[in-house]
Amino acid sequence: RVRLYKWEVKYEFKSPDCYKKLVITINGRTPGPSIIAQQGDTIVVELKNSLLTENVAIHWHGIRQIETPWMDGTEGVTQCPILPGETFVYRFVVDRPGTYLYHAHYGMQREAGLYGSIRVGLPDGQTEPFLYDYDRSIILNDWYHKSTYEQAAGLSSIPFVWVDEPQSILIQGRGRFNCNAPGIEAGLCNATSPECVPYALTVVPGKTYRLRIGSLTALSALSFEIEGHNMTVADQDPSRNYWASAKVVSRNSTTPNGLAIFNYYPNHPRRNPPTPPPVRPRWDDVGPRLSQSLAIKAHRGYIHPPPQTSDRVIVMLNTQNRVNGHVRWSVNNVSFNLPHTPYLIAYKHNLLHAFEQTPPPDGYDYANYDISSVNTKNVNATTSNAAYRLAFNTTVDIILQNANTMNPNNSETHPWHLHGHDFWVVGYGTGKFDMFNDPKKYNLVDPIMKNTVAVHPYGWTALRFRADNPGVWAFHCHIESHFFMGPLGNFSDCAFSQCLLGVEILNKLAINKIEDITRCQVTFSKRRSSLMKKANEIAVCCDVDVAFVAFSPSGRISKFCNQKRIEDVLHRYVNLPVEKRLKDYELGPEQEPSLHQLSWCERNLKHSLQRIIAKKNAMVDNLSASYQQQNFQKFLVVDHSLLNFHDQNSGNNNFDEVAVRKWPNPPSHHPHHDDLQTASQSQYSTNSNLRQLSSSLDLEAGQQSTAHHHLNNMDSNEDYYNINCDVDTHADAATHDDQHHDVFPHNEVCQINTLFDDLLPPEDAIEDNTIWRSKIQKSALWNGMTCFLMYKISFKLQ
Ligand SMILES: O=C1O[C@H]([C@@H](O)CO)C(O)=C1O
Repeated sequence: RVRLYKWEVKYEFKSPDCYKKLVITINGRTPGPSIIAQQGDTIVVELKNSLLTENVAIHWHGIRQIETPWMDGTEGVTQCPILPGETFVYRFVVDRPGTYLYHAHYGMQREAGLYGSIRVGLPDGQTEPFLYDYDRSIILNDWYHKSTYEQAAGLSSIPFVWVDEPQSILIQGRGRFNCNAPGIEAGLCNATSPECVPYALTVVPGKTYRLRIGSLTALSALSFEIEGHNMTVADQDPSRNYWASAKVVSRNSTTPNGLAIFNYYPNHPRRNPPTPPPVRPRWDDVGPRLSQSLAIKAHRGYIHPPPQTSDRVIVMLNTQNRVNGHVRWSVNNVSFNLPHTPYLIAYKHNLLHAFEQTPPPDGYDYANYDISSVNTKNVNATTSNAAYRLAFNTTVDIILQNANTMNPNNSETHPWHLHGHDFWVVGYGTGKFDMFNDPKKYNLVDPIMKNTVAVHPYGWTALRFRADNPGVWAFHCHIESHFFMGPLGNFSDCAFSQCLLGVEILNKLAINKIEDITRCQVTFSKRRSSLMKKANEIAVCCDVDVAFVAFSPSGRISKFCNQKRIEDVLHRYVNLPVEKRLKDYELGPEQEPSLHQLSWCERNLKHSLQRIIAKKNAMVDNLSASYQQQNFQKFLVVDHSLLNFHDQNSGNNNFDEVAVRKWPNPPSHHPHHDDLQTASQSQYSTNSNLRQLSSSLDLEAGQQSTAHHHLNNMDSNEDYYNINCDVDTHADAATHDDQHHDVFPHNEVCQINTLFDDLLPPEDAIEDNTIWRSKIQKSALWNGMTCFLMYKISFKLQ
């Protein structure tokens, strides 16, 4: 099923926390419309950028984009930005049920309000591992009053201006800023605006709700609670409302808690709960958060254990550094810059100069780096736009190592997000990761799979994933200002970038059976539609009859036919003689000819050669008839080794003698090259068939082949006359369905005939006692789908 969304992205004034500012909306809303789909659906989003002066790109956070890396929406990595006024169509399959998010992935636009949620349900007839009556999505966010431009300018300045703590926390796009706070410009803040009425989550007593809670904060790590409720069992007094509250942890933040109303029907959704909002946990109490991280395991019955070993381990030390006086974040002392050409485009077009080719380091100076102090050694970092290159289908471990920032006694939580993959979170720990002992404590039995994970202050997090999704994928800290980089304005070299790095998997999809059923289904449905599209194109453009039939593993048929009845085309096939039916599609050459193609080429050369020899013999017979039999000593040696001709690719020395004809009387003079040409032309003039052939050859030469055909005197000492002829042949499967013409289409036959006529010695030479020696050099050269077949036929008159 295809789910089509038409979105227009533009700036509008909104007051989500009562304070009016310009925000980015989708169809007038922030958060934008929710995408609600079922597993296997194709989502099509036609996105019109009406921002007037800003580019845009949207990332579908958590959707792996199997076989659609172009649709990941990461500007600079997988796509060029969508320019103002442009419409871009995102098209991808949601391959697994779950709760996902979408958000801008260009500059810092996410925190200007460009985000929303994606809910993917199970296919009809399948049930969840837990029961519930209703399903609700809530997005949490933090909210700044400054524009993203002002923030970006500060981050890129010397001296550095930090974005500071957000002004509000939004729950489902709504928060409350204190409009009485000092310094608020008159008219900007309106505490009675209906836009900032707290969000009310209305529930019916006694029912079970599934809450899908997503956080898209720009900076803050949040703790979310519903006052008085245990999140798995609902057993509360439904005569009152309760507070739902979100609060900042992990930073000593001044941001007030975000509040929403948990409203029991039929209470009024705006009735404040009778109790004061719950107090936040201590911001620096890392212990419970680490224990919670450690306690979360895969759901019993839905465990996909990770591979037990890995092929590569990359340790990534996260540090805050300086680069040319700018404050930046880096990984292993290298701070990441986005190149001007998106990686995926650079790879597709082989523009390898578009970014640095030396990959970033797989580790850091483990022995000497003190993660708990402001390390003077590593204060200055270098920059690079190189990507890590992961071999296809390998298992990779990444250890994220946290450290002190440039402020004493300060380390911050970083949420790391990997695009295009899920990973198993195999371990968390405090302090410095111990390469020898910590891996022994990994949970390789029932770890949870995620795409975003926290690395706690002064701690480490270990994740494992299969590099099985070819593409170039960002792996980065999800804090907007840490991620921020060049493309906004002119900040190209002074970006404040943390931890963005490309994870790039170059190899193509291996031609192996796909074991993962969902993946197999996605691959099948995508490839099937592109096959049908191609079949339709070839049928229309080339006026050929095409029938395509496939049976899925479950026996469902997919078919395509350009005729009304597929039976008619199949009938044609069934009625073919068996030997014709046996001819199968041959895979075309890629860069280099395969052994199969070479022997194919060789076989065809042999056929051509046989035809030349046969024709030559016939003509010699004809000619001999007009001479005195007793004086005429004819011998035609067919060198059969030629039929085992192997092109050694050695150029001129690869001549083989084909035939030697001895004429009774010595020639009166050696024919000159010009004579020869005139003679062969006169030959054509007496033979209308050949003239026709020759002109059709010229036509072909001009129109579709680079066939050229000339006489030249290669070696005047030897008096060998050479005729070179190149035929380029499109080795298309469609051209070799006739056994006689083999792989090469008819123009090759014309060439051979014409060549042979050129070989005829001039009239006066024939009168003489002449030995005519002829040598043929043949070679074939593959260039992509084209085979250049080259004949060099030389002869010598004595
Ligand atoms: O990148 C950051 O900069 C500030 C602070 O370190 C600057 O003094 C902060 O809290 C960050 O996360």
